[in-house]
Amino acid sequence: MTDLAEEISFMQRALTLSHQALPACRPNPPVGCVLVKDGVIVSEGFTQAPGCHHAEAMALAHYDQPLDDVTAYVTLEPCSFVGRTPSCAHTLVEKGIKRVVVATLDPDPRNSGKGIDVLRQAGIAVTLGLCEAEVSAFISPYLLPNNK
Ligand SMILES: Nc1c(N[C@@H]2O[C@H](COP(=O)(O)O)[C@@H](O)[C@H]2O)[nH]c(=O)[nH]c1=O
Repeated sequence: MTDLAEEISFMQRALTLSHQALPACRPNPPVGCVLVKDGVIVSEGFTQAPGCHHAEAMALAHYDQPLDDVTAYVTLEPCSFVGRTPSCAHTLVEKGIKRVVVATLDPDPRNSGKGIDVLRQAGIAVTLGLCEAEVSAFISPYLLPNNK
């Protein structure tokens, strides 16, 4: 079992990665993601330019092993909808991720809790709110309705 200090360090790495998304990701919010297996980060991603990989998709693209023992730490709720890119929540389900840890919800009305629902309804363990204050302080200006 991963202890809390380790979990926080993984989310903080995802937050650090999310800084690299700017400015190319705009107007999308800057998101970071790490994949962890057996207590070790095995892949990383951050939001690319609009129409290109979201953070989760980038991390998944760089890891071609089974995901049944992998936890994803992602700074923003995975998207439940198909926009300019496929749905990250559905992709995580299809690829068989074991667990997803999310820092903060996505207020985009197309998402707004639906990404969490997609994961939970598929039987995936979801932890919501890890490092929420720290992540929100960075990402909030880029989320709807603050995102101009
Ligand atoms: N950047 C980002 C997300 N951003 C969400 O996706 C929306 C844009 O979707 P799209 O048009 O497909 O690029 C954006 O308004 C926000 O709700 N979601 C994620 O799972 N991961 C990411 O890295």
